[in-house]
Amino acid sequence: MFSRVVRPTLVSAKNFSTSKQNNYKVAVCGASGGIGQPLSLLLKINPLVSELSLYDLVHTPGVAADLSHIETAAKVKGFNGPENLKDALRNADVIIIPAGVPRKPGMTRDDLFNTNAGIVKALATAAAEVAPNALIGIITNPVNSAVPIACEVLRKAGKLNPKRVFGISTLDIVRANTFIAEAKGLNPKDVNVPVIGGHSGVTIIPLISRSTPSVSFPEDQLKALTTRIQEAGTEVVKAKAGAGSATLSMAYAGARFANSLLRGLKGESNVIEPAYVISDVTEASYFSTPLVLGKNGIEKNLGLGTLSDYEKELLKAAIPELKKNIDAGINFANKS
Ligand SMILES: NC(=O)c1ccc[n+]([C@@H]2O[C@H](COP(=O)([O-])OP(=O)(O)OC[C@H]3O[C@@H](n4cnc5c(N)ncnc54)[C@H](O)[C@@H]3O)[C@@H](O)[C@H]2O)c1
Ligand SMILES: O=C(O)C[C@H](O)C(=O)O
Repeated sequence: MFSRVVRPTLVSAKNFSTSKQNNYKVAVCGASGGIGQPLSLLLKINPLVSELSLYDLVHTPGVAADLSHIETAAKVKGFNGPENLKDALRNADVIIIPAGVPRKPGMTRDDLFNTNAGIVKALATAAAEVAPNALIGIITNPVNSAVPIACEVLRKAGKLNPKRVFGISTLDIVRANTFIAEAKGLNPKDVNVPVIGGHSGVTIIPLISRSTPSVSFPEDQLKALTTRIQEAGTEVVKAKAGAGSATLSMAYAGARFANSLLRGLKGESNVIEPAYVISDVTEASYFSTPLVLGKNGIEKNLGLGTLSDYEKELLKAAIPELKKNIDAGINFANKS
């Protein structure tokens, strides 16, 4: 027997409500992309979404027309090009950002910084002006630097609420659940592995010692599984052989995280998701740990919890890399 952790769901049960508000405006920036399109599809079938605002530089009229024929209540609108960005984001409750270039084989996520940093900065600048109360979820890589960029932009505009900006690291948890389930012959839906830290290489820290159900592995298998979880993005980049990085699994993870934000906004209790946020849990000023989500975004940071000796070593290796990534983001936002 093992204690059951409630898996965050992809879409919400229709009738749940403790809030006066039942429906929310969700904006997707980068909605025409490899992640943006399937993510927007999953948001279109979420009953908590009443308005789905699709922003991209290209193709949003077509994506919006296509999705608008689906027999769910969410009203879909497409917004093409920077001149329409503010209209896309205005008064959004939740903004999800998968805008920007993906990796090709041989690249690190940091190699995307030069292109994607400016994109995140422009989107955060518009959000600060027209949707200052939105919950913002950032998918764009490098996440470890992109979240500090967005937060600095909001801070400079006087609009930063540290409880409302999230780097979406959910895919690392989704992968950890899948790989641990495979290794133990379990149904993945019954497995929950917390993953903390950041979202790249050694900054991804799977807490296999805290998996539910409880599992154990010989040291070499534990190390191999940890490395596989840390390098799973690269596994997909290599398999796609130049055609991009994870899109479908990321759309699933992004939809799950967006749904958790919406469930929190509605006042549902016990909504817990790890995400990469402003943090004082470690020496790194941004860090992902399990969070209780609620009406104001983060209700409570649940912190590190107990780590095994092996996980303490992983944490030690992650911190210098995270600090470097965070500094790069903060410096970019403040000098440009
Ligand atoms: N956080 C994660 O776990 C995770 C997982 C997978 C991918 N990613 C990242 O997500 C990003 C998107 O990946 P993808 O595969 O969807 O890429 P993609 O190239 O298929 O799509 C990106 C979309 O962003 C749009 N875009 C570019 N500049 C824009 C701007 N200024 N404003 C609005 N939209 C803009 C493009 O037109 C395109 O439609 C990449 O940076 C990738 O590394 C993160
Ligand atoms: O690996 C990538 O570049 C995309 C993403 O961060 C992932 O983990 O799949």
